[in-house]
Amino acid sequence: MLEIRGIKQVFGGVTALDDVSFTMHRGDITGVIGPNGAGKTTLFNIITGIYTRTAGAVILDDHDISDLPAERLAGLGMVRTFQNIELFAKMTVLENVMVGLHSRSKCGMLSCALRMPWAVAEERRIRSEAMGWLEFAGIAELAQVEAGNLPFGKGRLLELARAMACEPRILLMDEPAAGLNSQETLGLAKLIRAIRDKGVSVVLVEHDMELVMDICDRIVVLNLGKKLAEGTPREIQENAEVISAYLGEDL
Ligand SMILES: Nc1ncnc2c1ncn2[C@@H]1O[C@H](COP(=O)(O)OP(=O)(O)OP(=O)(O)O)[C@@H](O)[C@H]1O
Repeated sequence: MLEIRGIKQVFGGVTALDDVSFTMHRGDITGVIGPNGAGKTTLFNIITGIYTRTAGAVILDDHDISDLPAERLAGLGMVRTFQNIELFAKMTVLENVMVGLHSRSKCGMLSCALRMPWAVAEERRIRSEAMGWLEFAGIAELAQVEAGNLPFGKGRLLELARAMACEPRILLMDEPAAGLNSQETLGLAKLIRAIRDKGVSVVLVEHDMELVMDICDRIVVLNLGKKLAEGTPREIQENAEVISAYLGEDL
């Protein structure tokens, strides 16, 4: 469904990506791994329309989406989370999810401010939908907590609840386990599987190999801007080139 075709990205004299091609299949959890500087974040930024690639194409369901800006891609169901959690710190957990739903609501600011009856009904619907996503992420009991006071790991779950409220078809996660302890990482793995089970295709860049090998259906390995290997977790773990370039003696 999402095809990366011959992507090349040159920054000044640095070739961050060189002829990278692979296909992510619908309903899969696809991991993108590789050593620091391999080009993982650059690839994410190209897929999500933040960078304009030097060459190659990104194809979604047979349509070339390479030149679409980030806002249009979001409209097509491509949603991403960032390495650094970006929440509205002064708003409650619930309001953080409601904001995303409001921006897609047909109800204008003025009718909301004037408390018109349809606006009140819409607000109630948005609140209940947002609560549903908090329950899905397992943080409903924190709905009224100010987001800035959340423990880091719960912030990650909130970020995913908010992303799910955008009804993505493809959810791209940039290092979702960064900064989480092992208990929190287990919770994250459960949530990512639940997201996939809702029919969302997941792409994650991640350094936590235990998590990647546990939840990914397929893995793409980048090294120095090139695709080194692609396959199931088992195939990747057994690939001699991957072991020498990246996995070392960890596995
Ligand atoms: N905006 C930029 N301008 C210039 N060079 C860049 C830019 N973004 C990335 N690079 C370079 O491109 C290469 C790939 O970087 P990238 O951040 O994509 O790697 P990464 O695999 O995500 O690394 P990490 O695991 O450390 O996040 C690096 O050599 C980096 O210095």
